[in-house]
Amino acid sequence: MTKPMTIPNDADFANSPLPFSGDCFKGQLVLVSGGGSGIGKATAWCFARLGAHIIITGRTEQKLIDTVAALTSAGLSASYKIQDIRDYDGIAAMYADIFAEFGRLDILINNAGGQFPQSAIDFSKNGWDAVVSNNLNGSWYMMQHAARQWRDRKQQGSIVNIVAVVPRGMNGGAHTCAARAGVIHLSKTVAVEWAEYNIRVNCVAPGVIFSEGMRAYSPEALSEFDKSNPMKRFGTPWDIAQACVYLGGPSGSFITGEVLTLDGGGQLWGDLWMHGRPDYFR
Ligand SMILES: CCC/C=C/C(=O)SCCNC(=O)CCNC(=O)[C@H](O)C(C)(C)COP(=O)([O-])OP(=O)([O-])OC[C@H]1O[C@@H](n2cnc3c(N)ncnc32)[C@H](O)[C@@H]1OP(=O)([O-])[O-]
Ligand SMILES: NC(=O)C1=CN([C@@H]2O[C@H](COP(=O)(O)OP(=O)(O)OC[C@H]3O[C@@H](n4cnc5c(N)ncnc54)[C@H](OP(=O)(O)O)[C@@H]3O)[C@@H](O)[C@H]2O)C=CC1
Repeated sequence: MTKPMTIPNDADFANSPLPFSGDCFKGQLVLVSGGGSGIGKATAWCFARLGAHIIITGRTEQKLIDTVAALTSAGLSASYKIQDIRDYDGIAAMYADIFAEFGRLDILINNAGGQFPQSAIDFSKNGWDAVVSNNLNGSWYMMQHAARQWRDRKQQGSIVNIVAVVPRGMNGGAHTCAARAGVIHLSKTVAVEWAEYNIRVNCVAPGVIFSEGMRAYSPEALSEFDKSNPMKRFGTPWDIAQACVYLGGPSGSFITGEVLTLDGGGQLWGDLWMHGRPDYFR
């Protein structure tokens, strides 16, 4: 029998192999939105273990407190801010506070987001608006306010937007597909517009990653997720964290406007139904 998947925790991220060695991000400040769980938490651990100070953000304070406590007990440097990515003015104030306190921000990992699985024909207006607002508007507010700080201070910056694998659509996730496709093309556009400010903008597109986020899916849908790519398995939050470090940091210094897909080949073979496979497609 196959071993059931478990959601990795702080202890796992404290011990996962690092993509680089030493304190290569020492003195740098990295903001990870949605850093209190899943991919964001793994990314915070990865950058922190490489020497960066991490600021994690999200809406639920307890998750942020627990993650910061785990990081600092491991001797790493981290703090948090409660921030909803849909709050345009709140985000501007958050960046003003960060620059007042630290005088810099080196990398933004724009990871917060999410959706609910549903057949598109049944979306309510509010449901559509909530998902588009969270993933497209929220990502944009976080990007634009960071970029304004960098431009005004003549500091370089790097943004990694966590999106999704959208080239063949996302069955049961048309709202998030539309929003993520928007973020990808927004990123390609500002990668050019913001090159003159030394701001790089890239995207990481995760396939099925076994994280706390999987709790949003039904057992029927989940039972097929690990068969939706030719590797026939889930990826891990750590896979995505390492990609964020590679693209966001100096190793990605000549990369901008790119989308790095980590999906076990799922964009080439297999299909994913976020709300469960309809009988028609069996
Ligand atoms: C599979 C691999 C690919 C991707 C994986 C991942 O991303 S893993 C990561 C996964 N992690 C996450 O996704 C975590 C983050 N996700 C979230 O925070 C939420 O999913 C959210 C952003 C949509 C809710 O935003 P919010 O606080 O603004 O929500 P709200 O409560 O105010 O409702 C607004 C409207 O939405 C409607 N509605 C809501 N749920 C459902 C539902 N299940 N069904 C139907 N509709 C639903 C609700 O009824 C209302 O419309 P109404 O009734 O007034 O017409
Ligand atoms: N796991 C997967 O297979 C895939 C994930 N993704 C995307 O990767 C990102 C991370 O997902 P994952 O770690 O798996 O799942 P999680 O649900 O664990 O992570 C989402 C995080 O975003 C935060 N968040 C959500 N909405 C907001 C908001 N409006 N303002 C501030 N914070 C918010 C949540 O914290 P809180 O609720 O406390 O605010 C949470 O910590 C998400 O954008 C997700 O959609 C994309 C493709 C596949």
